[in-house]
Amino acid sequence: MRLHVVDHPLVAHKLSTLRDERTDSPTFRRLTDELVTLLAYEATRDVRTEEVEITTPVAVTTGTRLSHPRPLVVPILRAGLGMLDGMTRLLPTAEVGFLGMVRNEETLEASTYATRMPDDLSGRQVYVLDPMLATGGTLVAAIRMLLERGATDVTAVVLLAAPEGVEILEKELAGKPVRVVTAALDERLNEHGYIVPGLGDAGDRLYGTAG
Ligand SMILES: O=P(O)(O)OC[C@H]1O[C@H](OP(=O)(O)OP(=O)(O)O)[C@H](O)[C@@H]1O
Ligand SMILES: O=c1cc[nH]c(=O)[nH]1
Ligand SMILES: [Mg+2]
Repeated sequence: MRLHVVDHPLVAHKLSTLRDERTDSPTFRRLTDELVTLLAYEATRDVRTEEVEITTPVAVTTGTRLSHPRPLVVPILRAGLGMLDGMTRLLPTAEVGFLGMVRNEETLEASTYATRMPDDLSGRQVYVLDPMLATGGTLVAAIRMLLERGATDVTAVVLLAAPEGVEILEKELAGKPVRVVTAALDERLNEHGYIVPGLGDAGDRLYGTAG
């Protein structure tokens, strides 16, 4: 498992507004979308391509296009859905699958309530979207499922990661073709399993269900 923290002033600026408790849901959704587009640029650095011959108004030349099989983008419901449009804007030909997962807020264990994606992911590059990597339970389970279905490599795109979650991924997915791209690596988890300083509950803030 490899970790990549995207170090860019625009990412840091947008993330700071996202963290601010005064930021309302419509702004939170817009900033999430904008941040994902910036992270997607980095996350897709190794997306597979092939050469294609194209004709410009001046000459015939060799261009590049995304190769087959198409990449698969998998948002983890609910909060990951807020990242889908930003990702597919950069990868318009990608296929989209869905994983519904929820963390029990008492035990912090993740469970899966919906799965809608191809059974066979042999040879596929997969991009998993979830804004928060906290204890890591959700992402470990999601990525294991993708690898078991044959995915060749998996890139998780997250907004915030906690060191505890990164450590779990490194341990549980050691030697696997997995990369995490995040806008920031935060300090720690608190006693409720929330990322500190974090941004609170991403799903609640995206969909206005807080409080
Ligand atoms: O790393 P972990 O400790 O597993 O926690 C992270 C998970 O918790 C949040 O989802 P939540 O369970 O709140 O579901 P929601 O997206 O429906 O709000 C978040 O979006 C991640 O999926
Ligand atoms: O800080 C956290 C941890 C888990 N899920 C969230 O939405 N936020
Ligand atoms: Mg939530």
